[in-house]
Amino acid sequence: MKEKNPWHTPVTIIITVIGVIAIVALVTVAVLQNRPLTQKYKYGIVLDAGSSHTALYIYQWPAEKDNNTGRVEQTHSCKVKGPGISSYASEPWKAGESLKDCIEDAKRRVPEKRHDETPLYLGATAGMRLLSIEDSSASNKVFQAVEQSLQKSPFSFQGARLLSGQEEGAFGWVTVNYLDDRLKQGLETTGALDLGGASTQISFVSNNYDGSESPKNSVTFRLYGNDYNLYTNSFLCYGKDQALRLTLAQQTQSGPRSILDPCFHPGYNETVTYSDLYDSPCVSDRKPQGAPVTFTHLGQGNSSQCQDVVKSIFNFTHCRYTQCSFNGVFQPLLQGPFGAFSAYYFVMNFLNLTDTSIPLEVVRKRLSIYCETPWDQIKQRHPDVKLKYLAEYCFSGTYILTLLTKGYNFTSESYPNIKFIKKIKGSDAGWTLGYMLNLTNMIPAEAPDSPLLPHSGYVSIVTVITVLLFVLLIFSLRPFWPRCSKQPQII
Ligand SMILES: Nc1ccn([C@@H]2O[C@H](COP(=O)(O)OP(=O)(O)OP(=O)(O)O)[C@@H](O)[C@H]2O)c(=O)n1
Ligand SMILES: [Ca+2]
Repeated sequence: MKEKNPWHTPVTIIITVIGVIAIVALVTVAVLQNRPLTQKYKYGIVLDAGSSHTALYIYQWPAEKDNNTGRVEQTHSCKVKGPGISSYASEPWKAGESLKDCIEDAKRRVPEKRHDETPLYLGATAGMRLLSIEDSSASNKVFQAVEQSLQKSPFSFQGARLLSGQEEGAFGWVTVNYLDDRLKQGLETTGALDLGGASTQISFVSNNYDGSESPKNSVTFRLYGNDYNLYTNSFLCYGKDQALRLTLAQQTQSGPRSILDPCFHPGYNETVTYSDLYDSPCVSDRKPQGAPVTFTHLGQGNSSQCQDVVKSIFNFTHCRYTQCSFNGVFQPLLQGPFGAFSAYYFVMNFLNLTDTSIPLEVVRKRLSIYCETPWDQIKQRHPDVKLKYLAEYCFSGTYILTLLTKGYNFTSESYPNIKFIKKIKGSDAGWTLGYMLNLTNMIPAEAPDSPLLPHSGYVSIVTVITVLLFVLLIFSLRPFWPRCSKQPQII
């Protein structure tokens, strides 16, 4: 009798067909779900018009993911040549001109077919705040000039405006916590310390603070389903360039022909014009009467005297709240970790002092050794650093430590909670990203629906099912397994 072909067993055929279909389906789904990133991106551009300079940032995020879980990241930055836009008060058109190179750069960086749908924002901070106090018509003209220039770009220009100090502080905090993934997960947040040229911001969440004691320092957010009550304050004139003016004003009140400045290196010698020094609303009302045209700014390099002069620009005499930082400004108890960026980072990085596990006392000691180093030696050691920056690092380091400890009340114990940072996951720390996320509604108030399974869960389940099906298939082919048992021998 002809033996039946085991391949033709109906059960085997059905199982094999189902098995093959299932595997093909699974592979298709897996391939589709994990298809390579040929996805489209959207872009956003923010110009940070700071007091000392303007910078352009390009952000990008996956096109189908905006408005919820999409990761926005900085892909490029461009530093505008020349000073901040507020320096063009007497020739506003130059402020508009100055932005052109970075806009050209952005045109090359953002794919052409996305240009007209890419929002472009300009936010101005403390330099323009000071100019608007000093001469509001000049500040309007500067804004008009930059608007005219940006309207000519192919991007979707959304306007140029002055940020309030609260916005600047709050958006810096949003940036840091967004990039650290702290908002989506409802984790303890990181405070933000921003030191600019003309103003400085401190923003953090403090549990014992409900916002009622000083409403002007309170910003509330609902982000990804969590409520935040943020404390924030911006100190105009306490950015490091204006703080330097404050200390120089302090030392030139009697209109001297020369000063021996403890915050500058021994041997430093520069001529300063009184009218330049006092040309800022931060000090203009204190210009000494009958002073000569110039004074000689001599360095002395005396750290403890430098600390005293710097301390003298802070006012600790009055506080009508339960507690204050300085100048009568309310501040709740410091809480949690802090990220300190912009000039905090530039200065501490130059001084090799970004490591906050170095005890504060040791940091002070190293800074005083640096300050006491003669100017000639400093110049020799750093031939490629801009002289203006180089001359000021002793003052700036002393100012930063004084602001943090005397101003904000960080102690030897809480100092290690500060991290001096420039970038987080490739994006610069600063207010620009938070500003754009807010204006594009990219952080939802409520937590977005999460996928049924996390990616790892999905991959595990697909793998387990595939293995099971494979085993099933092998067993269904059992009739074809080679028989290993010995055939009974017929003698
Ligand atoms: N490598 C660098 C770059 C900048 N700076 C100094 O850092 C300060 C401020 O930098 P920044 O954060 O860019 O300030 P702005 O945004 O321009 O000012 P503001 O935020 O007050 O408007 C300036 O004194 C600038 O001279 C520095 O010391 N070293
Ligand atoms: Ca700034």
